[in-house]
Amino acid sequence: MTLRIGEISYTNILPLFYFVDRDKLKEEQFTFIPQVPAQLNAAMSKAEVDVGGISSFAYAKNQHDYTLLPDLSVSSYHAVGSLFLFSKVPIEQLNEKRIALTSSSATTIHLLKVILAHFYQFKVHYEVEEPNYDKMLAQFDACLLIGDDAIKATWCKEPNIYQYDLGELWYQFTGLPMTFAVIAVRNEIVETKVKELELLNRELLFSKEMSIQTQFQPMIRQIMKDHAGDLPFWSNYFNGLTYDFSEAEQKGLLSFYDLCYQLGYLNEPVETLKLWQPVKDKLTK
Ligand SMILES: C=C(O[C@@H]1C=C(C(=O)O)C=C[C@H]1O)C(=O)O
Repeated sequence: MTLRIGEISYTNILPLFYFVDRDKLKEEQFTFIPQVPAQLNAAMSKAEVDVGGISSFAYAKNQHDYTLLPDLSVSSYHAVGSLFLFSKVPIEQLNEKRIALTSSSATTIHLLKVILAHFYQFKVHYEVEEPNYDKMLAQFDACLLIGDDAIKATWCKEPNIYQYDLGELWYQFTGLPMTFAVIAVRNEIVETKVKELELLNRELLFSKEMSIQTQFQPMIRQIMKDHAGDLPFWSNYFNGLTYDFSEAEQKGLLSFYDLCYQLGYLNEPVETLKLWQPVKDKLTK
């Protein structure tokens, strides 16, 4: 058995991977490929990765080639805490301004474009840049960062910089949750690696359940060794995210896709989400 698994190298997705039995999966010749979302999106489309966390926007662009694991995502119903627009002026004054977008994102950069074009009716000049808060703000009016880059930037917060959480903005305008990452599988893998996929799906679901059951505590203790931030900060962060992909999250995501299509960010509409159907009787760990 072999399977190449893309693992987003940000803290936000850790609950889906922390309790995975890596030794068992490595014995089965499964490999883990840790990269930022934009790199994983590209690796997946080049068939260098079989299955893994990718930007939800990347699924829309490859909807005919990918299938989604049905109960897993990185979503939020309000503020996320790791997706921020940092701006020198209030958001209401960003019309015709210049914004730097992090090169590691696909979903959130389009979410910002949707919010500013559709809800504010602004025309903005965007450029994609390496995620570097100081460099970006030295050259642009505002910058968008995601993941651990965004978290770190909030820790060195400057008083004169306005800060907007993209999850919160989306919720304010739509009343819907937003899904940032999905777990996608290349369609040929669905056909050819049934057992491998079932094993991985079980492990990811197990990790999600254990993370929730333990209230993220063992995982947070580990994170605190590698990053700054205290227990209340990380508890609040993980409790603000949801790892399900139920009807509500799917509805939010389809609305986002619809706006992306209307605004020309997607060439084709996404009418339905193609969800993988595991073999039910094998779903016990
Ligand atoms: C919640 C987050 O979602 C991430 C945002 C992504 C994107 O913008 O493309 C992709 C994967 C997610 O891990 C985050 O980075 O903070």
